[in-house]
Amino acid sequence: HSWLECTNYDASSTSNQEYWSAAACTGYARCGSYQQSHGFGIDTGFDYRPLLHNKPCQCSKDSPNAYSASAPMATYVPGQKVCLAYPAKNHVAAPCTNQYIPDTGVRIFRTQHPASNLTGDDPALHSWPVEYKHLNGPHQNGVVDYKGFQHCPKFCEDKGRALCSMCFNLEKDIAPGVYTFQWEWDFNSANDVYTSCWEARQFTMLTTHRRKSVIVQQMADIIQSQAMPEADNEHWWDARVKIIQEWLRANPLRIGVPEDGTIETIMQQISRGDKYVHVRVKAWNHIVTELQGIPGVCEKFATAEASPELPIELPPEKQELLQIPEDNNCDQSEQTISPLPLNTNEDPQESNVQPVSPFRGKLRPNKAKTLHHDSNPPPELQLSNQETKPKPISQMSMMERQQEWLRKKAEKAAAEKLRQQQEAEKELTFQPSLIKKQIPTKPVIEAEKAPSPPRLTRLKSAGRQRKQSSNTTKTAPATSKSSSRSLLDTVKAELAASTQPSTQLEPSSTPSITTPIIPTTSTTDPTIAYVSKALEAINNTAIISSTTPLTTASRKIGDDFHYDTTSSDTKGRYQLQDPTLFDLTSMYRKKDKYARCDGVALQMGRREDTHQEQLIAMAGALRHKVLFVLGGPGAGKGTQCAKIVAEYGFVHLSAGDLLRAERASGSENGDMIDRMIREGAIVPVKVTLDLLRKAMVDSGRDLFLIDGFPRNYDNLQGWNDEMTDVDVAGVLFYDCPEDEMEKRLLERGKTSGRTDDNIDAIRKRFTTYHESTMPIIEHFAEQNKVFHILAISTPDEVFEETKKAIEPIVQTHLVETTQRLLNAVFNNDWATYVVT
Ligand SMILES: Nc1ncnc2c1ncn2[C@@H]1O[C@H](COP(=O)(O)OP(=O)(O)O)[C@@H](O)[C@H]1O
Ligand SMILES: Nc1ccn([C@@H]2O[C@H](COP(=O)(O)OP(=O)(O)O)[C@@H](O)[C@H]2O)c(=O)n1
Repeated sequence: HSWLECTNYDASSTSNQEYWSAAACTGYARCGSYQQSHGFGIDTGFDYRPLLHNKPCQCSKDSPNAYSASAPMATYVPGQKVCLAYPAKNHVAAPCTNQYIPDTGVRIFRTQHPASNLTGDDPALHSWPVEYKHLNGPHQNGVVDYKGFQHCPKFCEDKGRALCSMCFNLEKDIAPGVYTFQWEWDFNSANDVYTSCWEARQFTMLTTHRRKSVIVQQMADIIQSQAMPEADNEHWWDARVKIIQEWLRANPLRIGVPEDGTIETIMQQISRGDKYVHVRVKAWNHIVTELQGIPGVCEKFATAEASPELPIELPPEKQELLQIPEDNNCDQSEQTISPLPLNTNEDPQESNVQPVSPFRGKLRPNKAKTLHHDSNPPPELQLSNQETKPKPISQMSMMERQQEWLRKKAEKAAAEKLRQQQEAEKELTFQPSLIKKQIPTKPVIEAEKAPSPPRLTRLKSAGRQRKQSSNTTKTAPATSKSSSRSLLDTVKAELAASTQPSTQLEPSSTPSITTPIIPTTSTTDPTIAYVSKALEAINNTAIISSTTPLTTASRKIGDDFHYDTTSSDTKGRYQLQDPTLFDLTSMYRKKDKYARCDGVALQMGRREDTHQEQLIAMAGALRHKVLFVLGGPGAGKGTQCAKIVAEYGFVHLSAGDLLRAERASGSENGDMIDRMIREGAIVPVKVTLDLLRKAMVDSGRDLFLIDGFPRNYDNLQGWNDEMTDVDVAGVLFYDCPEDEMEKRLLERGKTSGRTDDNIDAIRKRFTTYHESTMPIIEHFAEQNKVFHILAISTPDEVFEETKKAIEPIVQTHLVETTQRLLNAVFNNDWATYVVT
């Protein structure tokens, strides 16, 4: 009989509706892997009659075979038209059969709430709480109408394996999470039931900039709402949590939110409240305390225009719980808000606890102080309060509020530092026998006696030989620099040796040279001490927050080190020292033309050395790093990528360009690619990924912009399976309204010669974008990897925003590579080197 073969089928094109396309299927029924590997419509025993087995579904959701990489779980977007695909298995009334083929009806069900984990029983037959109406309309017995189950347009071409499909509309406000669905086909009668069950993960659409003002307003409202939940009303918690989650998703960069554990505390309190109903009021009070006073809650990230015409998207029964006060200006929150009254029958252990976060005074003692808003401040604060009489926040200007916020932040940082110091001291008291390790000095003598065994696994620059160290030692060094000079000579000697034929490079020849040297500032060797200090400074800056604004071109790292984006045409340079003091002069980002590698160069040498002699070594990134570039068609991805390449030197790989080139090359996939592009559909990942991988390898570089990929779940899955050796630094998401994109594409169509820049194909591409690409962006947003960039202003203005996202990535890359090179210097680990 029949079964669901696909639970998320792209039926937007006629060809996909008529013939099965594996590429159009991005979700499978439970335990569908075996069936999928045999092919659409092949009998493998996948049809299932629940009434014969007393179980609503053939396999359980916690079965190890429930989903696999080749037959993954579906992912839906709220409001999506979900299409299901199944084989006809001869059961269609048609001219090639007869009009009386039975079909009593199809029903589609789902569970009420998202599953907290994928275990447990399914609802019994006919007791599923939510039912959907499919869109095929009911089949009428005795009529050849291809309706209901029988929507199988090419049935007569292959009665057994012809493709049938049916769609239904998901609710627009379905909450995120994984739900279970059931497809029930009643064949001869209501007692002749076939079922297929499946799970689908439910994404929320990433909120666009227009919605942000709404979310901000909702946040302000719920923070200020003092409405007491009725004891039996379970919606008040869900409604609030939903808004907070939406707010977090809409602000993936956490703009305006301090990085002091605020988000972690909020998340902890949400899961606490989710778990224990009786502590919800208390958990809510903690959350409110965390949120109060964060400028981002109210204004920071909602720079977009207010859109009062948009409704607050809460059902009426939930809205009443939010009782918005008359004057709902969020900026007054610190003065006016009092948390919800506590329920006396709550968590008994906590009933007398003040409504501040449980982490206050423990993990983050500073925060309790800065956010304290009781009417009676603690005694130690009273005096200063009286003295300074701070202006209420509501009366402050924007600048003043910012300053106030910064002041509080600084206060918190100072308190945290103090706490850490105290903790460190405490640790020392408990470990009195801790002895500082004696650091060996650099094994110069050994190195000179026996040249290094350079394990040069990486590329050597072609056609270049370094001069022998004798060339570089001819000028007599000043006495005060002798040790650093020895180090330099050693390094140079080792590198010179490393360029000798490999027969001389027995790995066992000088094991002592690989002895790690632990960075320390206590050493007497000035170079080592210096590099150690550099490492320390760089270590302290290695994690550069993506939200850190880069307002100045030059950034200070520690006291002595600078990162300067403008100092050379290579874009980044660590000025490690005053070159008059040491031989080690600088490290900077460099493209090695011969080795075809991006990396960091270590410049070491006497000033009398030639530049080439000074350039001792270069380390490239160990792993490739990519930035995905996504957005609707015509959002300006290609335009921005060109600017990024010009400014920062990434390699730009456009999936669309690669596919078009492949089509033009006369490859065997050419026709298929052509069809997909005209239809605005997504080419199967294998084809695209092969092209991307080849282009990456051919480029020989390590920082990539991958434009227009991953565009659907199939793309993402393929990437995750195949490209485990590549790091994804983030996603640049260009967000542009559809009417603007349409206008741009029609304009581009006048000259682009593209077969898909016409109105029909553009509309199809929009559909694909909304249905298939947005969930991917949402997926990355949940991992906090999305840089949300509004793409409506001029290309140059959009680029200014782009820079803010790119600079920290470039900077981090530079820091990491520099760090690796410095570590390699300490450890004599030549394997990481590319000799220039
Ligand atoms: N910010 C912008 N404002 C106006 N037009 C733009 C902007 N960015 C790009 N364009 C134009 O819109 C069209 C589509 O841009 P393109 O970069 O090709 O988009 P995508 O790669 O996202 O499809 C091009 O003709 C481009 O010149
Ligand atoms: N990962 C990708 C990217 C593009 N494509 C195809 O290439 C077409 C053009 O993509 P593109 O990125 O060049 O153009 P825009 O639609 O972004 O303007 C898409 O509509 C798809 O048909 C694909 O199949 N898979």
